Order: sequence, then C-alpha cells, then structure tokens
Amino acid sequence: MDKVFIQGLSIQTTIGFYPWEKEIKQTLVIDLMMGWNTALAAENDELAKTLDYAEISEKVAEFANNNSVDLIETLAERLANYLMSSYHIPWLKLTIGKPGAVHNAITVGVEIERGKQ
Ligand SMILES: Nc1nc2c(c(=O)[nH]1)N=C([C@H](O)[C@@H](O)CO)CN2
Repeated sequence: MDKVFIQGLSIQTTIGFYPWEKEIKQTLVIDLMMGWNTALAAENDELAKTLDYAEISEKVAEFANNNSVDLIETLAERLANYLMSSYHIPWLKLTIGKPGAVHNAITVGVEIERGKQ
C-alpha cells in the first residue's frame, strides 16, 4: 500500500500524569504513516484525492490541544481513531515521542499501528 507521511511534527500541549504537568505545556514529537492509494491523486494531479499532509498536521496539533490527557497512550489511541474516521484512512502507524520526559534519554514514547494494510 502507498503511504502519505508526516515526520517529526513538533507540537506544544498539556499532557502528563502528574499534577505539575497539568499546569504547563510540553513538547510532543509526532510521526504519522498513513496508508493511501496515491495513484488516485496522481491520475489528474488533484490534492482533493489524497491525504493533505498540511491539513492533517494542523488537525493533529488542534486535536492534542483540545484533548488533554494523562498518558501518551491515550492520546495516541484517540488521535488514531479520530484521523481514521475523519479521513477514511484504512491503516496508520502513529508514534508519539515526549522528548523532555526523561532527562537522560533522547526521547521516550509509544508507537501504535491500527487498521489493515
Ligand atoms: N508509558 C508511559 N509512561 C509514562 C507516561 C506515559 O504517558 N506513558 N507518562 C509519565 C509522566 O507523565 C511523565 O512524562 C512525567 O515525567 C510517566 N510515564
């Protein structure tokens, strides 16, 4: 299956289990790989027939800002459901990194894969 992807999308949002984390914004870095038949758009050079990575990048940031949760697992699950149902995406792989969470690690995070290729 063809893919449309977004790599290293950095967003600032409120997320975390501890009370102090509810008072601040932290950086999340998102990688998104989405299954799509890109030949549909290529046939007549039409943006409307593909997944617009610019639009989806904005929606991801908006969704994270409107859904403050404790765990990045919860954000990943809810974001995957939202994107798959809004854009009729048959399969996706979503990685959410929280680079500031563990001071002696480059980053930490989760990766989920949903749907069928
Ligand atoms: N698997 C996870 N572990 C932890 C998470 C998380 O979202 N998933 N979150 C935290 C805290 O919010 C942490 O980021 C604060 O340092 C701890 N572990």
